[in-house]
Amino acid sequence: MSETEPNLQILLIEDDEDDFLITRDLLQDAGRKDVQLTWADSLDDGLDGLRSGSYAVGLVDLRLGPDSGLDLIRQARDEGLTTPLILLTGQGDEDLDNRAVELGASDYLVKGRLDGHGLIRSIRYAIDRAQATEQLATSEAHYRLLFDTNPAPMCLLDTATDAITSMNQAAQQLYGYHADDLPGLTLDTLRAGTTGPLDSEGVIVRNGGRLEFHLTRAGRPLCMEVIPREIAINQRPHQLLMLTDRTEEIQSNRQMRLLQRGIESTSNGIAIADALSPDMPLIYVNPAFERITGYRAEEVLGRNCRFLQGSTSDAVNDSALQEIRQSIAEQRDVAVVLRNFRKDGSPFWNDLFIGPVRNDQGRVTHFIGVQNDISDKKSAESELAYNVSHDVLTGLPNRSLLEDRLTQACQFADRYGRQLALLFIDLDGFKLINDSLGHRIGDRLLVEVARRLRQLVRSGDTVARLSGDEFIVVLPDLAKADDALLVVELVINEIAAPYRIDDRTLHLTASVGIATAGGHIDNPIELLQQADLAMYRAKQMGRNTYQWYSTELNDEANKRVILRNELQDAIDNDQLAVYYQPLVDARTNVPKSVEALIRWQHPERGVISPQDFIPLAEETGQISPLGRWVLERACQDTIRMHARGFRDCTVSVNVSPIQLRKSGFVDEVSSVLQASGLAAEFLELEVVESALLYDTAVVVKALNDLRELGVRISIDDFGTGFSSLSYIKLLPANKIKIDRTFIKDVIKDRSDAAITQGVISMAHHLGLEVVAEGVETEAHAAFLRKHQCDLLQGFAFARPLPFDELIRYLSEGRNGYPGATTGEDAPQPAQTLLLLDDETNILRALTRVLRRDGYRILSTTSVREAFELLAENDVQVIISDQRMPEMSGTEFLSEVKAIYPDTVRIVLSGYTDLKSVTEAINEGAIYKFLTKPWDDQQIRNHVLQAFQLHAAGKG
Ligand SMILES: Nc1nc2c(ncn2[C@@H]2O[C@@H]3COP(=O)(O)O[C@H]4[C@@H](O)[C@H](n5cnc6c(=O)[nH]c(N)nc65)O[C@@H]4COP(=O)(O)O[C@H]3[C@H]2O)c(=O)[nH]1
Repeated sequence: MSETEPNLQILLIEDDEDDFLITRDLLQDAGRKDVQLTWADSLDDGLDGLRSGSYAVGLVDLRLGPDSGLDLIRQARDEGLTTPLILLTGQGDEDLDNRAVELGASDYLVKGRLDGHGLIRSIRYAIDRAQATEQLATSEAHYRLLFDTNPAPMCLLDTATDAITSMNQAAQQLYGYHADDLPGLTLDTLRAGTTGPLDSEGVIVRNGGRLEFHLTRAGRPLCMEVIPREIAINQRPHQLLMLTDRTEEIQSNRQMRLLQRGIESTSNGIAIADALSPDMPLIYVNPAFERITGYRAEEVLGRNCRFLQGSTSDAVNDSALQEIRQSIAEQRDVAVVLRNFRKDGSPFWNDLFIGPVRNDQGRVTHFIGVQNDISDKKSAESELAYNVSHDVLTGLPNRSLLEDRLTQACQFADRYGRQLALLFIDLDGFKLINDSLGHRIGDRLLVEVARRLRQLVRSGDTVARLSGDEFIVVLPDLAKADDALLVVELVINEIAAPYRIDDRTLHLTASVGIATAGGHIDNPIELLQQADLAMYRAKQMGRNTYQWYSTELNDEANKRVILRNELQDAIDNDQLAVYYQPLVDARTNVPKSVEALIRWQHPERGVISPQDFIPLAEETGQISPLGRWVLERACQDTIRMHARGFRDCTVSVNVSPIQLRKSGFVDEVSSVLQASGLAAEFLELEVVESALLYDTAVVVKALNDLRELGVRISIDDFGTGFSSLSYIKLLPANKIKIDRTFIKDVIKDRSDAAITQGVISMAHHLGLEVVAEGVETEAHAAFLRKHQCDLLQGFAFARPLPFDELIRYLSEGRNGYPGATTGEDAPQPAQTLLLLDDETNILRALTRVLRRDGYRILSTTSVREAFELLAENDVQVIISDQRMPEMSGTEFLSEVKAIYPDTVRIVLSGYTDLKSVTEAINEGAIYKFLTKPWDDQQIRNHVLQAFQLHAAGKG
């Protein structure tokens, strides 16, 4: 021990003073002057001394009076007094040694064997050991503290036994175990029998760690990250297990992954935008978004999603976008349907929900958009809605939408003081095309008509298709009603332009009815009815034209409605009668047959023409009972007629196309014939050629069946239909009736004359008889006779007569019929000259000069009469004045040339109009042009030459 060492305080606890002195001497002998020995002679004093903490070491005698030094050692240790204590005894005893050390003594010395140096060394060792022990204890306490109070759960595992030897407080708290539970606790207890690591579920496990499934004492499942560290304690291998509870993380990861899988597999497009970055870029889009929009995620992430909006704007989209902007600004949910565009530019209907996503502080950090492509649904919906309001074929508004538009148009016109016009357009001849060429062609025509009409009108106007071939145009914004005409004319012209369908060129025309309105209109639909009436009138006026609506038209329509009702009464109340008009043999004027014509004796309005009520009866279907009634009556009357002696006379009855098309008509005719007893050969049915226009096959079959029955068929009104020549081939007819419209001017109109002659010639070639109806004058009859017409019908012979009058007429005729003088055998002078001049003195002078040469001279001052004379006589040479009030001589002779090409024609003119003369000559209309005043001899020579020319066949 050196001089510099601190003073060594030793407490000797000894009940014997001698031993104290001995011990002091021993210490002095060892030369330690720095040692200070203090004596305590009892257990209590000794403990007090130790408690004072002033001593580096305590020497404790085994015997302390009544107490034992061992008790003191125990008590000191129990009190936590750490001063090293050395037990002093009188004798060596191994058991006592052990007990003392067990109790916490540092050493054991036997009093009699001690020397100073040995004592000092022992004291030194004791002090050093105590210090080391204290240091160790301190260090262990520190580590224990670190272990125990560490917030990270940990436990110590004896690797050999798997026993958990320590568990810190955090672990105890987590697992619900207490230090007392440790004995017997193993890692398997914590694992609750499960083995193997857990799926990491996206959680990143620290290096050297693993995830295990554990259970708390109460059975709560835990996902623990376990990181073992190999250590040795007292040379025994141990593992320090560092435990981290990752249950929540795994659960939330699991939830997140589930959510993500859900988001990725949903058919709804999902996009998430970052609300905190400028311009809110997209930070996530799911695969459905990519599928719907056609954009890949990498193309859109980082962009604002307005790229879906396209460049066009429309009202629906604009209001949806406005709603979105507003809800984003107000940070609230919004659901809209808007039109977006895919990457390829195609539009789709997006049923879009946008909702804000808030963080824990309630701040909006993201917006999530859920989109649903509802294009299919939308298009099905809109198709449905569209089909409800539009005509499927043409895409035009249908009647119901038209009515809406019309109402709006009326309001518009009323509000802005404009005129409104409604055009009712009906296609002429469409049915014919549709029936003959098929619906497919018909449909294409309608589509084309719709297209043309749409092109004609302005954006505020409406074009609609009402039904079949009826179209409507509404013009709501006209300055004056007449402006409608501009459109009407365009419509008529456009529709009349040829249609090219496949390799056919087709033609259509339109009849247009116009109704207009200004000011307030109570019932806009009335306009439609008015325009319809006007259109009907346009049709009557010959089609391809237009007609304005007027109140007269309305009156007429009302009249038609009344008439329709009255017609029923007429059928029921026997107001109908059948009249008969004879048809005479053209050569003999002998009646060959009669035509049955219905008459309506109206109690107030007198006789009503069939032309006024037959079409009505056809419209209403009343034609069937009416037709049957006429047929029955005609057959019965013919039997009666035969009974009166007119046995050869046949009867012809008009049959409406509607009757013909009805199934059972042939049977009806057959049963009527049977009931009346009239042989079929005496019945002729008159069929208008237009009967063949629709349902041609049905009609032709009915006619053939009628022919089979023995009934004769006559084609009525021939020439007025559409394509007479092609139909005539189909018709199993016996007879053709030339319509009276051709006969009316047949003697003076070159076209009518040509048609009449053509029809006669054609009919004869086909082996058919020809009747001309509407023969009103002898000139008509003569002309027709001259051109070999077989039968004549008309006022020139007889008007339609009631049965009794007919019988009278027929009876009178037995003694010679009127007009029968010009039979085939009547002598005709060889040379007949016709003179035409509006001055009678010229006629007289000429007659005087030319009579000398023996000609039969016919003269007249009127062109009309000249035509009649030409029709009634065989004229070879004609001399006509040039200047006449009705027409010029060259015009007259041009007509004559067309009708009577064999004649030789001379103009005798007081003046020379070079142009008309050269024209007439060039056309070959005149043979000579002579001037007034004439030289008698010269004119006689010219006329002579003209007759010679005719005789030579060069007229
Ligand atoms: N201007 C003029 N007219 C003449 C002359 N001779 C005869 N007529 C008229 O010409 C029409 C001839 O009949 P339609 O062409 O078959 O034309 C008939 C026929 O199509 C139809 N009709 C008449 N009776 C019946 C019937 O019982 N059934 C059917 N379905 N239609 C009938 O009504 C049309 C008109 O009959 P109606 O008024 O009786 O008129 C008759 C007749 O009175 C003449 O020299 N000059």
